Amino acid sequence: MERVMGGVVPLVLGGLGLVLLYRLLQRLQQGATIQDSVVVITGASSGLGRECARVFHAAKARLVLCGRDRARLQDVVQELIATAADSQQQTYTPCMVIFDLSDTAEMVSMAAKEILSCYGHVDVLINNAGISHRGNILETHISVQRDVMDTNYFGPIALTQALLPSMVRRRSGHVVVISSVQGKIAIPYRSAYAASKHATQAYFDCLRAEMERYNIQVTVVSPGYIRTNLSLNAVTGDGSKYGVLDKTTALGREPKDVAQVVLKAVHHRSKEVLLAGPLPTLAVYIRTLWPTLFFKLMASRARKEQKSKDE
Ligand SMILES: NC(=O)C1=CN([C@@H]2O[C@H](COP(=O)(O)OP(=O)(O)OC[C@H]3O[C@@H](n4cnc5c(N)ncnc54)[C@H](OP(=O)(O)O)[C@@H]3O)[C@@H](O)[C@H]2O)C=CC1
Ligand SMILES: CCCCCCCCCCCCCCCC(=O)OCC(=O)COP(=O)(O)O
Repeated sequence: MERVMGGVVPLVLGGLGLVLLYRLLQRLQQGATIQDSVVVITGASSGLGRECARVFHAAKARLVLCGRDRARLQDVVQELIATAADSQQQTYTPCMVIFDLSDTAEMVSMAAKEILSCYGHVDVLINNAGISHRGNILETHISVQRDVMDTNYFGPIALTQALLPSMVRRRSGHVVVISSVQGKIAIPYRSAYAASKHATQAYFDCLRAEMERYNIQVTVVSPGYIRTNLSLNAVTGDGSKYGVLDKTTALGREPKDVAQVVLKAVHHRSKEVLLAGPLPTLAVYIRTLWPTLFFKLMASRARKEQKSKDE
């Protein structure tokens, strides 16, 4: 027995050592592809965008951080500079571009010019900014449907289209979009949000196919719940703020873990990432393979939610 254990222990330790070495090499290589790349992140003032800023900054990317609120974005930049100073790392000071994605396409393309003026080109565009919706269709103003579509769909596609010609000229670039599980399945009382994410999925799938010949990568990331301010900032049917931290959001994934997944997806040039637990993943498959069951499940969910609101 002792002799067997004597053979197994060094084997296990050797195996562990190899795994650790592989992980270390992977990290170093990841740094190498991201290092010096010009990475643009929208919605960098909070949540997942802020965490993406942290991980790409730590990987020594040249960041262009976008947001609506200069002061909040400035806070992020200060924090990144301080972290780099503490760890005595040589990193680039991020550039900031302030604009609202729900503005007109002309305003967004002016912002794109400002983004390009930071470093002359863009290697990676991360379309992250977004807003969610809470409300039933009967009571949701059409203006709310439009506003959510503007922020989550028309803004990001206007920005992407304005930056693409420069990527096409260079025959190089990577466009990432943070969609959602709700880009694949539509759940009740989220019509504006789910519709905007389905549109996002479709547009960026088309883009991926069209950009292949220019060596431009497209990644659609579809996460499940993440612990951010998304539900707090969601809009209701009349356009007012929902202002509630939903339990599902509070129990969601840590944004820093999701940001690491985004970094890896860029490194591996992944075309798609579905980052969800077993039930939402199963729901995505059921929607395709057994739609009538999916519709029943969603109708039951809608009934239950309405009942708890009525009580
Ligand atoms: N949290 C979750 O459970 C999930 C989130 N996602 C997606 O992740 C992305 C990031 O959201 P998350 O970090 O969770 O939520 P947050 O609310 O924390 O962050 C959203 C970011 O988007 C910005 N933003 C909102 N509207 C606009 C606008 N009109 N113009 C410019 N920027 C805007 C916000 O800026 P400001 O600070 O100025 O409001 C903020 O920086 C979204 O696309 C969301 O759909 C996907 C799946 C799950
Ligand atoms: C025969 C057995 C069938 C079992 C099927 C189970 C079906 C379960 C339904 C699961 C629905 C999951 C919805 C997940 C939604 C989600 O993760 O959304 C992410 C977001 O974008 C969150 O935004 P929100 O504003 O909604 O907080």
